[in-house]
Amino acid sequence: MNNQISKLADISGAAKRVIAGLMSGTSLDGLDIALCEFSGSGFGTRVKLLHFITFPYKEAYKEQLKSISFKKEVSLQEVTLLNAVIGTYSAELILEALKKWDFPVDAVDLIASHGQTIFHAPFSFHQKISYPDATLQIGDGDHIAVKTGIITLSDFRQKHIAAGGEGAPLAVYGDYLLFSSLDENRILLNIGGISNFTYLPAGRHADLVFSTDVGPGNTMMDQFIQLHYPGKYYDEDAAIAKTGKANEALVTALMANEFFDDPFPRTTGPELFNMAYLRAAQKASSQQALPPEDVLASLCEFTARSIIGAIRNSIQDQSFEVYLSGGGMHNPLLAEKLAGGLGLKLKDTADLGIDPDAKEAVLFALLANECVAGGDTDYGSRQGIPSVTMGKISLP
Ligand SMILES: Nc1ncnc2c1ncn2[C@@H]1O[C@H](COP(=O)(O)OP(=O)(O)OP(=O)(O)O)[C@@H](O)[C@H]1O
Ligand SMILES: CC(=O)N[C@H]1[C@@H]2OC[C@@H](O2)[C@@H](O)[C@@H]1O[C@H](C)C(=O)O
Repeated sequence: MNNQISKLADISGAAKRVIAGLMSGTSLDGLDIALCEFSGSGFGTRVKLLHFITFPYKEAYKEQLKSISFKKEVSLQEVTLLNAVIGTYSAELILEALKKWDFPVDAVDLIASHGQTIFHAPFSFHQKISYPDATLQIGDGDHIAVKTGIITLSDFRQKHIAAGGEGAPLAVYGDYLLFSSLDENRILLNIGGISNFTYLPAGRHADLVFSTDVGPGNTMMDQFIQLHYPGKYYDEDAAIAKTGKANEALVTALMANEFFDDPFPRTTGPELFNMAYLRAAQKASSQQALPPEDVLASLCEFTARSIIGAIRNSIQDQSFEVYLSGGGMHNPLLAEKLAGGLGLKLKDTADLGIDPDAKEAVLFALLANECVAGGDTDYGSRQGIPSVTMGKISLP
């Protein structure tokens, strides 16, 4: 037997596995690395977050990523080069993190790397008859495996599409296994570049669980800041938005898109929610001359309103708790609007034992754990949650 295959079999059969989960999302702001210790699989999964770090990307790297992300036309040469660069850079950052934590490289069993989404094109977005849902993440896993010497799982989203999903949100698998409760209805709301939530009704009934993207999280606020406030990447603590006033006509125009009428589950990205989308809404509402702080306050209101509407429409006449994660939970204006609109005191995933900033990286580590050592959970018959394991395996 190939040594690496036999090592993989040993990892699969071991009582515990150390898995490094890597996530870099649509905000293009940095790489999250969550070093996790797993035992068991399925509902028997136990995870301990050993270490967590975010490596913020340097300005030049962000610009390189931006140049090929979420646009219909980009340089194919740059995409090809960055596929290798992102893989290599991810490997370097893992090694740097392990060194910082004084954690031996050979004590890590697996790496689970999400890669960088550069284009997400569900049918609802591309509308090309006879073409499937499609998505593309780059940052090749072979580069990570060879440069770290650690077996690497990557490119998780393709199999989800092959099995009938849209390639996202994949958080539902880990949310269901780790956070579903027998007696509390839960919403796990992640506010990254894009916001998405998983509904976990009490009782763990697989057929009732679902997960969906909602619309923009931070992405439009971030893009607006980067365009109008040189040197800033996001509106820290909503300092600018707080000085503005949301414009009702603009918010109404922003909400007027058929995406918001599509049934759940639905997925999206900055391919739709971008500055062209804002310009169109400003034109439709004749609000092209608003001061920037009012536009920002309107974008914050838009994000809040789309999240509140989506949650209210899908969960009626039931009490539930909301557990936040993702960078948007640190935006105090957004958090205040959400709590007010939902009439709830919002919790976060720390209340369930997982650092909310690390949650997505932990969930990709969990997908690798399921691929290697689990795989027998029935996720029910809801569209968008095929009962498959995901991740392509790269041997060093
Ligand atoms: N203190 C803060 N004040 C306001 N906004 C904040 C703060 N901290 C983080 N954010 C927002 O969170 C964003 C980063 O969020 P996160 O890292 O969860 O996104 P992501 O993982 O890239 O997104 P996605 O889940 O869509 O892929 C920042 O770009 C910023 O908009
Ligand atoms: C295609 C893609 O990368 N989608 C991301 C993005 O960021 C948030 C939202 O849109 C979500 O659908 C997904 O990520 C999370 C981790 C998921 O799959 O659950």
